[in-house]
Amino acid sequence: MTLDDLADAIAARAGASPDESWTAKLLAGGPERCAEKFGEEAVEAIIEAVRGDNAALTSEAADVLFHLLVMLQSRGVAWSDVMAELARRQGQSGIAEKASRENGK
Ligand SMILES: N=c1c2ncn([C@@H]3O[C@H](COP(=O)(O)OP(=O)(O)OP(=O)(O)O)[C@@H](O)[C@H]3O)c2ncn1[C@@H]1O[C@H](COP(=O)(O)O)[C@@H](O)[C@H]1O
Repeated sequence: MTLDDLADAIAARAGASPDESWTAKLLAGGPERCAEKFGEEAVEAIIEAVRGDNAALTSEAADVLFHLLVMLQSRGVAWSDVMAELARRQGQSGIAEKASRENGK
């Protein structure tokens, strides 16, 4: 399973019944609900990272990635565009990238 596969699965479930699909249920709640759920999952991952429970962190990290993709779907942001942005940054130092973003403001 790749994140590309998961993004495709989420897009395919967007039109499903909210009674049958967690993805469809979340999307039916709108971008605010998707963002709220992503935030909850991120906080749960943070808690496990701080606690040092790697099994729980692994599970929460999977929830974070799934809910990130659902949030992007809710706003019509393509996963391929996020990957293209990461590719654009590849090979560039993080410090230089931050400076170029701040200069562009
Ligand atoms: N990867 C996931 C995935 N990860 C987490 N979840 C769901 O995300 C939900 C969030 O977990 P919580 O414990 O926070 O849920 P909860 O307590 O019921 O939520 P609240 O009522 O508290 O808001 C759970 O219902 C999980 O089942 C996922 N649901 C779906 N997928 C993928 O999406 C595909 C399509 O799923 P459906 O849309 O359900 O058909 C699946 O085949 C999977 O590949």
